[in-house]
Amino acid sequence: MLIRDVRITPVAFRDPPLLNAIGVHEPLVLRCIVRLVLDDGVVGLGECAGQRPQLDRLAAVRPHLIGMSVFDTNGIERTIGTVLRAGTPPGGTPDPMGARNAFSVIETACMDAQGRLTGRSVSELLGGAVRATVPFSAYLFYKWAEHPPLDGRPAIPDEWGAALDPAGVVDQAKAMIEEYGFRSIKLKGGVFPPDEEIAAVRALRAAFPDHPLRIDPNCAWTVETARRVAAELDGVLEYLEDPVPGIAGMARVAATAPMPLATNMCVVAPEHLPPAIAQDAVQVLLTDHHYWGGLRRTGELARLCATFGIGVSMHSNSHLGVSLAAMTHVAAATPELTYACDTHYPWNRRDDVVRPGVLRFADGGVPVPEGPGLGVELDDEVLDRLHRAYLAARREARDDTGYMRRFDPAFDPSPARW
Ligand SMILES: O=C([O-])C(=O)C[C@H](O)[C@@H](O)C(=O)[O-]
Ligand SMILES: [Mg+2]
Repeated sequence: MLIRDVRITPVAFRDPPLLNAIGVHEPLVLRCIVRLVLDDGVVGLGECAGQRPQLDRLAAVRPHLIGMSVFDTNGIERTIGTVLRAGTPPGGTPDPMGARNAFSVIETACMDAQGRLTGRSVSELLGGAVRATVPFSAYLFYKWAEHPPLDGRPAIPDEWGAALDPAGVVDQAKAMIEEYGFRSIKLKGGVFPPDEEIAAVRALRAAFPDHPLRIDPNCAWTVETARRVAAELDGVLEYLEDPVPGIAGMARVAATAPMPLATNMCVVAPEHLPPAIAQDAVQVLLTDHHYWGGLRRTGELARLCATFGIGVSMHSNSHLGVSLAAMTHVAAATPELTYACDTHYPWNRRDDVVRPGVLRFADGGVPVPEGPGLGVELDDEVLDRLHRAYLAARREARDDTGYMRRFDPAFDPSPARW
């Protein structure tokens, strides 16, 4: 049960040109696969963002984890906190969120290893699954038909086609729902003027009368606009996600909005909870084990939310199957998580590092893998291919705005711009 090696493998995989409030997705997503190799040969898996700061944090903590027990996650959390605090440059501020990000992927890999050692699934280790299948939502994006030609590179088409108006959004929803069976729908907004996005939501409502709907403009609206959109979509939206920046702004919108407000932007750390609760700024919190400090902390967060009458949903970023498995286990073991979770998986499924067969969608949900551990195995050839793609890409960070400005130099990503 002792950690003999920590293998940190950054990867890059294909992504369509998905539009959002800050720009457009680049052709490759950066992620990182972590393998904890134990002294008896068992390997525990984790997945996290692949940006340079996270890779540096993992490289810094790596030697300190060797020899620790995968059952000592409290000790591992403390060690990671101490190492990263000690590495703060003179005059710099410690970064507790960075420490939570680093611990999260290591904790996931520890729990995968614990499960493999004990013959138990991760959801069992988290207290037991309260649902056999975890519902996910169709996560729709406005998108271009292809990545345009750039710097001598030809255009990069994808299977989904363009979605730039209400009809395109509805077609995308139909295709995704036909394939995956999703029973609720989220539209990534903040791309076009709000009235166009209201029209898209109304078109979705007409095409899918029974699917709960959400829109998430990632803070692109002013308080006045958000109040107007909320009033216009009364009775149409299940929740309205991050219409405006900041806890105080969200509280002003919540005061008049007829539907719950949700966030994965203004409450992303424990210290944001007291002011958000005091101001009744959010009624639904999107958890994310990748930055809330792991799987167990996500369960604790959900319980805390329930104490204050806050609903619980789940956020996602572009990801592969190791993260999908972890998201499914933690959602299955969190009774308070009653909304369909977000997932980007349909956009990135072609490059999964996980061997096919275990993770599958049925009626919009993912049946909880039986384990042991996360229940998924890596495809070493795909991992190697995606690692080589990472090395060839020579990129260190996600830059939706910079990429958009290659095509539209005047692009404005300012929050509250509508
Ligand atoms: O709910 C959200 O805010 C997200 O899913 C954040 C992501 O970065 C999303 O905006 C994206 O993939 O463009
Ligand atoms: Mg969001």
